[in-house]
Amino acid sequence: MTDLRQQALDYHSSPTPGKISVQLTTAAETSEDLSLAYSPGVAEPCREIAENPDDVYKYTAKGNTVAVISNGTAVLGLGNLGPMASKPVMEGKALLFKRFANIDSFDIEVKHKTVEEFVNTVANIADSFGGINLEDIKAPECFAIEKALIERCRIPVFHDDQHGTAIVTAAGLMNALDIQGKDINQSNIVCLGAGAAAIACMELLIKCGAQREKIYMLDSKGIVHTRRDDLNDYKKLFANNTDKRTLDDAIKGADVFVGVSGPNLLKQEQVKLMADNPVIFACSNPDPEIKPELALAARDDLIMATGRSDYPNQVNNVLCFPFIFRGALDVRARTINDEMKVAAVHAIRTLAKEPVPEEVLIASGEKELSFGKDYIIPKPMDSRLCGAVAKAVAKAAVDSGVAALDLPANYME
Ligand SMILES: NC(=O)C1=CN([C@@H]2O[C@H](COP(=O)(O)OP(=O)(O)OC[C@H]3O[C@@H](n4cnc5c(N)ncnc54)[C@H](OP(=O)(O)O)[C@@H]3O)[C@@H](O)[C@H]2O)C=CC1
Ligand SMILES: CC(=O)C(=O)O
Ligand SMILES: [Mg+2]
Repeated sequence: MTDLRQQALDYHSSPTPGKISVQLTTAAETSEDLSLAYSPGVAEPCREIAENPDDVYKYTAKGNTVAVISNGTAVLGLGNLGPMASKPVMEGKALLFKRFANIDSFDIEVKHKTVEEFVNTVANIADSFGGINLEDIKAPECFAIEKALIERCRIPVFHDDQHGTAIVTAAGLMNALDIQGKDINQSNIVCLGAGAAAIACMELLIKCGAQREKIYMLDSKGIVHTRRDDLNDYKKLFANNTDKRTLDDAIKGADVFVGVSGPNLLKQEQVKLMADNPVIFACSNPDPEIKPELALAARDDLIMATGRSDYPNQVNNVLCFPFIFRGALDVRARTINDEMKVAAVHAIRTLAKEPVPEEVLIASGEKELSFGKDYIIPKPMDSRLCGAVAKAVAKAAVDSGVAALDLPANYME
């Protein structure tokens, strides 16, 4: 553990502080270059864009740039660490955008007092970018923030912790339930956490066939039920008319546990109470709701996933956000709608059933990977993800009428 801590600190501090930098895409060596890049030449694209605003996509980097924006109120599962302490995560998201989908990003950490102040700050700079990826903003403010920004911005605004997480969770869970021989619409689902990720995950699972009344959601005070008078409007949608009050009550006979709450909250004794052949997604980062070695020691008929890269079955929004934005940017979608999200779910889950290329085995340090209990979802390093997910998303955007451009030729094959 100490080793990982020091390695991680060294990784972030050298060879230069941080994980990203800006690179030039054009020549800037000679006076002639500078007279094109800057004064006087730069005036020409300025005039064109003033005349025809859409030309900003032709003459600037806007169309391939996403802003990763946070206020640091729910940094992974570490809590409200504030904007500056969220910066390594936001630079990390920028790294992932570039590495996996060749999208340039700027991370922006916003200090604010009110939701309105945050929304105004982001809305006022939004036109500089092709899309906005909101990150690590706690519930319930995240819901109002995303809604207001979607209304005010002409580019896709996507709260990754809600929808990226939900898409990957749905893809992984449907595959896991298939392997366990269970049907999502008959499954009893326990969701530990009732925040950004939890609400969005459960809403998308319902769109994929789960039954709302078979979902038991818990927050820090226990089961979300109809007799509580402290629920916000988002939790109320999951309030069960039940006498169950605790995780112990809910977990008995459950087919699925989805943890999007905090570290070490699920005990081995509780794992033992689940139905035969259960599925546990302990997605809290960096420390899951239960360590895989503890859950698997409690019983051997389960499928286990975490949000981490160092265990099998990484259920993490990295499998979604680079690719959903790739698809959205490539057809200049004005929003990311449900059709695009569902298309991403199916593209991700389908890829897990394909043979795994050698390069992915090498990058994962595995000898063999094939669809099954320890491989329910593709690895982030699988370069086929970009093509498969972005294409499905772009096609869904075009088909659902939110794209300004036709499907690019390379998506037609
Ligand atoms: N693997 C992945 O891809 C992702 C994982 N996550 C993880 O999900 C977690 C939540 O993130 P997010 O939804 O953005 O954060 P939010 O702050 O929006 O939500 C946190 C939720 O966890 C609940 N919670 C906290 N402590 C407990 C507890 N002891 N028992 C039950 N519930 C508890 C809170 O309850 P209350 O409402 O009462 O405050 C709240 O509902 C984090 O650990 C994060 O790392 C998030 C996104 C992606
Ligand atoms: C993965 C991620 O976005 C989170 O844990 O917040
Ligand atoms: Mg996050």
